[in-house]
Amino acid sequence: DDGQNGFHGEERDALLALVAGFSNSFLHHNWTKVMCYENDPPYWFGIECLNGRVSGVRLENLGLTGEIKVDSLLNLTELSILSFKDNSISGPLMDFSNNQKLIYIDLSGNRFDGAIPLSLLKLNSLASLHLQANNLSGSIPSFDQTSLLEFNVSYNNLSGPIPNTKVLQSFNRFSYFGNPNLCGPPSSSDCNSKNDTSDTNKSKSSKSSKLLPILLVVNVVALIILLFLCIIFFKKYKNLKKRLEEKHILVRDEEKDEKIKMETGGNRVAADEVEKGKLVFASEDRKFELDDLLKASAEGLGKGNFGNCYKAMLERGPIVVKRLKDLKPLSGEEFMKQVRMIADQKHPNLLSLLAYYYSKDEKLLLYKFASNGNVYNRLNEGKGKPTRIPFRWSSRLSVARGVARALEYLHLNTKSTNVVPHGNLKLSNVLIDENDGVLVTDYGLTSLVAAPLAAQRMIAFKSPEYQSHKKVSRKSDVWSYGCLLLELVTGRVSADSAPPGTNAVDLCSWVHRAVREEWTAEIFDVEIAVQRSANHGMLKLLQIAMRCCVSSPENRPEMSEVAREVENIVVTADSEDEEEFSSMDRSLTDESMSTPSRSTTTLDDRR
Ligand SMILES: Nc1ncnc2c1ncn2[C@@H]1O[C@H](COP(=O)(O)OP(=O)(O)OP(=O)(O)O)[C@@H](O)[C@H]1O
Repeated sequence: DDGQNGFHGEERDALLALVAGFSNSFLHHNWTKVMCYENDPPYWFGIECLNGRVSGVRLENLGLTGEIKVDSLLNLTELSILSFKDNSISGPLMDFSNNQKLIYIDLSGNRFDGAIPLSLLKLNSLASLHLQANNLSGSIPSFDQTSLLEFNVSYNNLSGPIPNTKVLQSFNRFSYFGNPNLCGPPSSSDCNSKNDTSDTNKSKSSKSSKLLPILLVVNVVALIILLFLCIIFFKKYKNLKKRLEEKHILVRDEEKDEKIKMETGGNRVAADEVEKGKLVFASEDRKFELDDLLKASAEGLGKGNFGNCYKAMLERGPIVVKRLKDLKPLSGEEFMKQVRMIADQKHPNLLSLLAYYYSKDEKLLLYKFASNGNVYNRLNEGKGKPTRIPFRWSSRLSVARGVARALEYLHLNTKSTNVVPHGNLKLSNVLIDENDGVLVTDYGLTSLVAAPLAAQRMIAFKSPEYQSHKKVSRKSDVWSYGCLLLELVTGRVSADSAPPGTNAVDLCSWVHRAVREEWTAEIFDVEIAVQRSANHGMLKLLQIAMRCCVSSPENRPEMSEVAREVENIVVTADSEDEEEFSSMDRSLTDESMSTPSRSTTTLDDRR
């Protein structure tokens, strides 16, 4: 142990031996010098550190091939996180007997074979074990650690009965699925059935052949009685309706609709008002009237997927009007309810809805005008021109943080509803206000748009499950967030979100390839790559982005985990960088772009 040097030599040797087994030139070049030094951020890609010790190894989706020696983890005694998920690593699993602090293990999506090692049974802090989608064989050892909360061995070649321990029985059959020779509860296959299925089938079929004629007669009689009852009921109903209509007691459906009063978050709106149109303010504070809006001069901001956006010049200052199109056929009441849900989302990094308007022919959403434009333009406009003001690392990190906080909030806040939290995250939907605050907009609109149109147009960054099933969810938001981060760190435009005529790439595949094939120098946008002191942070953000962009949704992290990790990236500045800062960029520092009132928001109170 050479801990007095600020790092642990045996751990370093163990990691170098581990990486020697993989033919990955990116890691070979990146894993040089020291991996963890005291409490500095980790120097190596995929490594997490605590007090100069290695606490995590996360090498996911890097196309790693080769074997890992069984004894390779023995010296990593402080390891709490281990993930090699979604590579092509083969050979037996490792010996975990010295890794008593392991909490999280994910080796899924590889080609590991052989038995599940018994050393895993001794890990008393283990909370999560993912071994699915490998070639593991033999029986499942009797895991009985009460710490174990997640367990998945599906899609292997495991066999025999699932041990009857409290812990293993507490997981559902999906944890065991895809192992044809595994049997007993919670799997759906019965351990005895294989031997005597033919006998039972025989006796079953002879019994059922006797019962069949009786059942048939009972069914026919029941059907005749039901038919008879229907005819009587229909005749009586017709008579009753006739008599009520004569007395004008029954109101026609259309008339009934008009009489409905709409309840919208405490605002009662009469249907005739809907007919005329009604401006409803999201907060008590009524700032202008419909007439002011109609009189105001307006300038087009752009055509979006939900309709056109205008900047309307009111006396009190500009506001943005979004004219919604291609909506679902919602009644006034339903529209108000859905929009109310959007208006109720309040977070310092969300552009809040000022007001909304509904009439038969016109549906509008009104927002505050963000005077510093959107982040897509900030990142891409004027590139290579002398007038370009560099978009520095600290500003990009602030955008990453602001968006992560907003998404985390939306995900927590919509957990109990069917509302898709965002559904259309992209850099042009991230705005910068006059105080350089980062504001996410266009959230929650999936609930208003006609489903086929939403499916065709909405999603900016198309996740694999969206492409195959047109399904948006929290996990597709995480994917979109990953793509957004990749655009921020690479300065490249993703093909999914690129306006026509832009030079775009399939960014997720490009970055994975770049990491695999060692064009590291090319990954980061030159504008930030020159900020040497920030390179660790950039690497960290790249790594987070790549975890968000893994193809299977269940393997993507939750937004709260992502937000915490982005939050933990330290902003560093050396004097050289400082000299390069332009005055405008100085104003886009972390403090100003994130949430000035963090401590007052409910989200941050929870932290
Ligand atoms: N509140 C706002 N303040 C300033 N600019 C805005 C505001 N809302 C939208 N914009 C800008 O107006 C333009 C059009 O926005 P809109 O939301 O209609 O389309 P989009 O973001 O390109 O696409 P989508 O409909 O998929 O979100 C964009 O450049 C957007 O950044």
